Amino acid sequence: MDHTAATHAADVLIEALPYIQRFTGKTVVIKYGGNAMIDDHLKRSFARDIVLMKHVGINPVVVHGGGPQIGRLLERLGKESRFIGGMRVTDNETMDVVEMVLGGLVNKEIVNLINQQGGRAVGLTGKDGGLIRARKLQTRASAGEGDLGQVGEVSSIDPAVVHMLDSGDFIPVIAPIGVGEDGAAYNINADLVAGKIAAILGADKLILLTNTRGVLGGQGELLTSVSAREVAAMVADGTIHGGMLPKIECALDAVNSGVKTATIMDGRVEHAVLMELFTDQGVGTQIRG
Ligand SMILES: Nc1ncnc2c1ncn2[C@@H]1O[C@H](COP(=O)(O)OP(=O)(O)O)[C@@H](O)[C@H]1O
Ligand SMILES: CC(=O)N[C@@H](CCC(=O)OP(=O)(O)O)C(=O)O
Repeated sequence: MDHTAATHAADVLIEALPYIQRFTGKTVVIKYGGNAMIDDHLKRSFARDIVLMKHVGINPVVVHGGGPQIGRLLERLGKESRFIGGMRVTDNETMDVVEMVLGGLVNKEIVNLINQQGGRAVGLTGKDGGLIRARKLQTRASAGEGDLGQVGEVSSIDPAVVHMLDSGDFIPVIAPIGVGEDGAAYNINADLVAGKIAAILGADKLILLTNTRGVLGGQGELLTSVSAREVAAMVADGTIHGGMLPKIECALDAVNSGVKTATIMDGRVEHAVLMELFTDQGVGTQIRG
């Protein structure tokens, strides 16, 4: 490194100092969307960012999705994916695939990536330690919505296992599978799980990584900040639709439940999480309650 580059590196570290001081000891929940898991380079870089956070004293908790990965396996098995309001219609056979892909492939890939970068990650589904209790998500038949099958919503979270991992300096990596009273598995949208986990942990930040720059307005422009009222209008006129619906709903829920900030941002950009945490440049869309 020449002298100028070294000075620049030092400046970057100094710029990060107040942020590191602010976030040390705090919990940050990062939702890692399936659409942000694009290539090996980006995945490794995400894992490194998580390890760095842990090393500067933040407690990162990763909640991941894997919608596209589920879709690809279903396609290979000759099953079509169908969504209602951003939720996958989940029959029993689909539920098995969801559990295999999320709890198996995707969860262990992220755990492994973090561990390869020097972190100590432990993978969980909502079944482990009774972490996520779920009940069937009811659709609105009156609005012409069909039955979603084994899709669940969170009925309660028992964070004991997450606290135990944090206290041992492990990084929890959570797949959004819930368990019903009868022991049945439920497929829960990962955004909703991330929001509830952030709320119960009293997280400082909820970061939702996806495949858009943030929430886009009617002209395709990036909105740097949106309020609950603006969101309601954009949902009503269709500007916010599909997969953005559960995302924005969970972000609003989280800030209304005491999470200080919720940000929807582009996980396809390298080091998006670090830029959000440690620099003066805000990225993505901040959700205000
Ligand atoms: N107003 C909006 N701004 C940005 N994205 C939107 C908006 N409305 C709908 N979307 C859609 O939401 C998608 C993100 O949700 P989703 O596909 O479920 O991502 P993830 O897998 O990261 O959870 C975007 O790719 C986009 O197609
Ligand atoms: C009910 C429901 O839709 N569950 C999602 C769970 C995975 C997920 O949320 O993945 P992303 O975050 O990558 O979209 C699904 O089956 O696709």
